[in-house]
Amino acid sequence: MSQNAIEFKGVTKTYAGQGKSGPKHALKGIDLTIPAGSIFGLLGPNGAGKSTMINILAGLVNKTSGKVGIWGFDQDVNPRQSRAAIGVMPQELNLDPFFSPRGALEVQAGLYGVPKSERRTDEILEMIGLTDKADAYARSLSGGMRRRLLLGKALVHRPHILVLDEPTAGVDIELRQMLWRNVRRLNEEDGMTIILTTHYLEEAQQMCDEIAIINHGEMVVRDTTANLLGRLDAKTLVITPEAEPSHLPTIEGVKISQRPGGKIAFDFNRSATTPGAILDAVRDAGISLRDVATEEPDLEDVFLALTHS
Ligand SMILES: Nc1ncnc2c1ncn2[C@@H]1O[C@H](COP(=O)(O)OP(=O)(O)OP(=O)(O)O)[C@@H](O)[C@H]1O
Repeated sequence: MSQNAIEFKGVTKTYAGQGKSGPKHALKGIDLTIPAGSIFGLLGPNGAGKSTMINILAGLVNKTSGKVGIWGFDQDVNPRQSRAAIGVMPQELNLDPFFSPRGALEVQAGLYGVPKSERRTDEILEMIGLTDKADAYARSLSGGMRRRLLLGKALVHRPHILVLDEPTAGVDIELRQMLWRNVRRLNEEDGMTIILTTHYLEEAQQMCDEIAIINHGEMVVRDTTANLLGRLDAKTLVITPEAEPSHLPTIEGVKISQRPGGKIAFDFNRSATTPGAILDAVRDAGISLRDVATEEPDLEDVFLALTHS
C-alpha cells in the first residue's frame, strides 16, 4: 500500500475563456499529498478551485499540467487503476430517474467491472438505509434518499479512497448524522481514506484529521486540524461578575467588551498575556466573579484569517 492516497504535483488547470473573458487559471500549481487512512478536508471559499481538484481526481476534468497520483498510480500512465482506487460522491443529484436504487447500484458495479459474484448491492442498500426503496424509481426518492444513493454508487467497487463533494449541503440533521456515521465507519473499519469538501467549518473541525485550505487556485495552508486551531494566537476570557461592576480595569493589549447577560469578554493574545494576569486585574478592580470561561478560536476564525483578501 502506498503511504499517500493522493499526490498532486504542480497541478494547474486553465479553463479556456468564454466570450470576452480571458482564460481562467483555476489551479495555479497545486502540490498536495493526502495520507492513506486519513479523513482529509479540502476547504476554500467559493470559486477557490475545490471542485476542479475533485473533478480532476474523478477523471471528469483534464488537468492542464502537473502530475496526479492516486493510490500510487500515475493518473496519466495507469488511468484504469487510478479510477478503480477512487469513488466519488458528486455534489449534483445526477441520477437516472428511471433506475431503481438497486438498478443504479448494479449498473454502476457493471461500469466498474465488478463481477456479479462480488457485488454487494444488498449490503450497500442496507448501509444507506434504502432497503425498503430498493425497487422504487429514483424519481420517487426524496432529495435525502438520492444523496444516500449517490454515496452507495461511490462504494460499489470498494474504492480505497472516497471523495465527498459537499456531501451535507442543504441536508437535514438526521441525514447529516447518518452520512457521518457511515463515513467514520468506512474510515475506521475499512481503513478507507476520506476526502471531503464542505462549507460547514464546524463539520470539518469535528471530522477531519488534516485540512488543506485553497484560495484563488493556490494552497494557502495544509496542516493537522489541531495545529491549525493552535495557529491563532487570539483567545477570549469571559467573566460573569456577581454584580454589575462600577468600573472595569484597563489592561494593556486586552480588548474588553460587554456581552449579553452581564458578561464581560476580554480578547487577548496568548503571546502577550495570560488569563491569570487578566483575572488578577479583575480582582484588583474589586470585581467578584460568579463564573469564568475561556473561548478558543475555531476553524472558522482560522479560515477567515487565512483566506481574507
Ligand atoms: N468549466 C469551466 N469553465 C470556465 N471556468 C470554470 C469552469 N469550471 C470552473 N471554472 C472557474 O474556475 C474557478 C474554480 O472553480 P471551482 O468550481 O473549482 O471552485 P470551488 O472551490 O469548487 O467553488 P464552489 O465552492 O463554489 O464550488 C472559478 O473561478 C470558476 O468560475
